[in-house]
Amino acid sequence: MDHFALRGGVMHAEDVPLPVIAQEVGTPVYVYSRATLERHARVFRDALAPLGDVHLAFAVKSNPNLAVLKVMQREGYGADVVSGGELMRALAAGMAPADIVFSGVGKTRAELLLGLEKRIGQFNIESREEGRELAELAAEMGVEAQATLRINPDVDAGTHEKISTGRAENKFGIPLVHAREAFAELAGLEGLNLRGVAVHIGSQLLDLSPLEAAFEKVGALVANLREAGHNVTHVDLGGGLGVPYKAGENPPSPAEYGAMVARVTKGWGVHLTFEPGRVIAGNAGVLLTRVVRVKRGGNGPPFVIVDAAMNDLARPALYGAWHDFEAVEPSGERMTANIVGPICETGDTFARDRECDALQSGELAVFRTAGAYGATMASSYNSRGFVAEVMVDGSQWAVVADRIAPETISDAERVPEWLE
Ligand SMILES: Cc1ncc(COP(=O)(O)O)c(C=O)c1O
Ligand SMILES: N[C@@H](CCCC[NH3+])C(=O)O
Repeated sequence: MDHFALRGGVMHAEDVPLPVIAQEVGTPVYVYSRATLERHARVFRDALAPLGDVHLAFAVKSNPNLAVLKVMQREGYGADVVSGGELMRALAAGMAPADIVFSGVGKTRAELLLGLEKRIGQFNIESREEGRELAELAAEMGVEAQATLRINPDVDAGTHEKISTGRAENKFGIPLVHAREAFAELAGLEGLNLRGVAVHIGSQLLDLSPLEAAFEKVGALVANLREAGHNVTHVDLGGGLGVPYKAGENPPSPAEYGAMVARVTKGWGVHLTFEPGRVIAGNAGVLLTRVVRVKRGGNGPPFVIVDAAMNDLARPALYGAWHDFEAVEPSGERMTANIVGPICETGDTFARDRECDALQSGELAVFRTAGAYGATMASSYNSRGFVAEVMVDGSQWAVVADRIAPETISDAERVPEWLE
């Protein structure tokens, strides 16, 4: 069921007509559906039910809004965080420290300390150097850090190269060939309880086979480590499951993913963690925007210039990503257009030669599948500020992030006296 659908010719988010939100909050604005988030959280959990008791850690980077995190917390999810900022957000949303996993290749000393002070449940260590530093800090504090070693399985995830993380040349994890040696060293350090292995090969995967290949390598490593006398009790299988951005894209369902994981991990005898992000949040949000004007007379199709831009939704500019673009009150007529934002960069193009609903100046439209890696990747480029975020729940809705005006950002800047 789509919680962003036409009713009486007007697109709604659940029971709320989008023009009402545009009228009261202005545009551009991200709109999230609580019901969609909850449904995805449950579908993913149910898909893994055959695996027994697993730990679900929502990838905060995909959508760190506090209201979104609260929904996930109420659904029994913990958090996968990659910075001190995300860690504090997870705690602010009421997630238990024990349910927080700290990933990331460049955790600073201060971030490691923060994780230790908060007694988070798991550090996913990405290098020997990081492991040594964490062990030293923990030993100084007289505590023991719970940790896994993130390995790099050298598997091509078959996704966009900028979001692929499991090939040998990527910066993430410890190469599989060095994993045994690294594990042996770190497992012997005071301050560290190295209890398992983690893997994450990339995002927006549309095929299960690279995941399966990576998990099989993890399984072999677990067996190896046990043969070498290590006690391996935890494995973190990361996130990465793709979502459909356009018609005809058919990512594996959570159920297919769950069945594959159950098959591959059979007999491992470990506690499993998962770090889903996009599959939960992606289709739970749209970016609502208004057409500034339609510019005609060039060589190609008209430019539909919307008030959202690459600073608000970076994915098309960064990865050439596709987001469906639909009128909020479609007339039934269609057009072919270049859909662009107002930023002074040709890269500020959401779609070229796109067949879409016919739109005119002042009309509303949405970019779909903007709930993950949308608002969170915004910048204030061209001094455009940050857009607001709204969450809808049935017929009620609330602003869950205020619009940040350009003036608020420049308030944090100053001209030094010697320049006055
Ligand atoms: C370590 C880690 N875990 C989880 C995720 C979440 O991935 P996704 O949003 O593709 O599920 C990412 C991002 O790719 C990640 O880097
Ligand atoms: N930002 C990326 C996903 C990155 C995943 C990071 N682990 C995207 O929008 O697709």
